[in-house]
Parts: sequence; C-alpha cells; structure tokens
Amino acid sequence: MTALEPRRRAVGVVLAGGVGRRVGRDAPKQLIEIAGKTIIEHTIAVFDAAPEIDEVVVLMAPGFTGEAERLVARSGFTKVGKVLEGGASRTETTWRALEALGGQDCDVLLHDAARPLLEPRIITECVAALRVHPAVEVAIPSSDTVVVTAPGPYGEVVSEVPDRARIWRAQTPQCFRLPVIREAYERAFADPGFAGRQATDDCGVVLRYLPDVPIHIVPGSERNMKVTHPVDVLVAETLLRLGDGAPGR
Ligand SMILES: Nc1ccn([C@@H]2O[C@H](COP(=O)(O)OP(=O)(O)OP(=O)(O)O)[C@@H](O)[C@H]2O)c(=O)n1
Ligand SMILES: C[C@](O)(CO)[C@H](O)COP(=O)(O)O
Repeated sequence: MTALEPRRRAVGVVLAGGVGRRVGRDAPKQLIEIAGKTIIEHTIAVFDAAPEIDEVVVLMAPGFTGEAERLVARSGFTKVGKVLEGGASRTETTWRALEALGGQDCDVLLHDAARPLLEPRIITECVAALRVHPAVEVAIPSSDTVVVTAPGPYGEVVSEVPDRARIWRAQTPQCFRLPVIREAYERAFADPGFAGRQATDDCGVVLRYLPDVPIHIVPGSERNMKVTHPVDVLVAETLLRLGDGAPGR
C-alpha cells in the first residue's frame, strides 16, 4: 500500500508563452476575448478560485507580459505571484517556471493557457493524486482510432493500427512534485540528444529521463479541449457561454 503524504503547497503554472501560430491571429491566441474575457483570464480564473491552489505563476509570450499583468489586475486575481516571460518553446517556458520556483518542496500543476475550460474537479483530483503519486498525467481515452505510418514509395503508408483500448489523449495540467520534474528537465537539458530542447509535453520528459517514476492517470474531459486551430476558438466560446449546462464531459 502506498503511503499518503501530507499535502504540500500547490502551484498552478499557466503556460502562455506561445504565439498561437496555428490560430493565425495578429496577437497570441491566449489574448483572444471570448465570453467576456480573454482566454488567459478564463484559464487563470480556474486556478485562482481553486481551494487546493496556493499560488499561480504565469509565463507570457515575449512582449506581452505587461498585457498579462494588466489582465491579472483587471480580473482581480489574488493568487498570481509572478508574471514571467516565456521561452522560445513550450519546453523552455516550462523550464523558466521551474527555475523561478527554485528548490521549494511543492507540487506543480503545469497547464496550457490554451485550455480555458479546465474543470475544478480535475485540479482537485490531481492535487489529491500527488499525495500518493510523484507524477500525474491528465488524459482521456481516444475516441479516434490512431494509425502509425512509415515512409512508402508515394508518401506515408499505414504501418500499424494500435489497440485503441491503450490509446489516450494527453491533456493538462500535468502535475509533479517539484523535485521530480526539475530532475527530469535537468537531465534532459544535459543530454545533447534532447533535440532542440523540444518535447510536446512534460510527462514525456519524465518518462524519458526518469523511467522508473510511474505516471498516474487522472481522467480529463472532452471539455478540457485545447484552442489550437481557428475552429477551436468557436467551440471554446460556445462551451464557455453555455457554462455548466454544456455537454462534452
Ligand atoms: N514557447 C511557448 C510555446 C507554447 N507555450 C504554451 O503551451 C501551450 C500549448 O501550446 P500550443 O497550443 O502549441 O500553443 P502555441 O505554441 O501558442 O501555438 P502554435 O504551436 O500554433 O504556435 C499554450 O498555452 C502555449 O501558450 C508556451 O508557454 N511557450
Ligand atoms: C501538452 C499538450 O497540451 C498535451 O496535449 C500538448 O502536447 C501540447 O502540444 P502543442 O503542440 O504545444 O499544442
């Protein structure tokens, strides 16, 4: 039986260092106003209101930290301790957040600013899970069959159709005891093979550099979607306007 550890301080890290190239607006997508507030305000609001969260750290796209500070003041958030500049990739932005948190013994919940529909239930379950597990991935079972491809004579061809029962779609927050994720990133950055300091998510860095650390799954939700493409702005706006009555859980 795994021991239940005492609750540590929990820091919500809102990763907003990107520019939203795929959404294709002039300003970063987290500044798009939907349902009365910018996407980043919707996202910070969930952490600011969560009783389990002690502090919120925001990492904003270069050139927009002043705007993020203005929005934090406008919304009257009380837990935002730092607004910092993000890095050139999601990975670099995450590392800046970890460096800013230093050697504290706290829990971190690394969340995409581009997921403004995070439900409080997920934060509650992640913080509870970290009392037992050192690393937590929020994920939902894939409703699509995924295929693996290989180069063929006329382009990519299907080489494998994995068993869908084992395929999950990763979401955020991805949550860790701080010393665990720091160690994983330190090892990654010391590895010349960590190409371009890029990883598509944080659990992937832990899996690769600390393979003995089990990563526990907390169920996410369809609603916790990421605004990635122009159509997602419309979907997120509809769900935010419908509020708790919306389908998609
Ligand atoms: N240098 C970066 C790049 C991304 N992110 C954040 O990571 C999350 C997920 O990334 P994604 O959806 O890819 O955002 P963008 O990088 O902004 O989008 P795109 O790839 O289309 O440019 C977003 O909240 C984004 O702001 C970040 O903090 N720092
Ligand atoms: C971390 C993530 O949101 C999990 O789904 C995703 O991998 C981010 O990827 P992106 O390419 O930065 O959108």
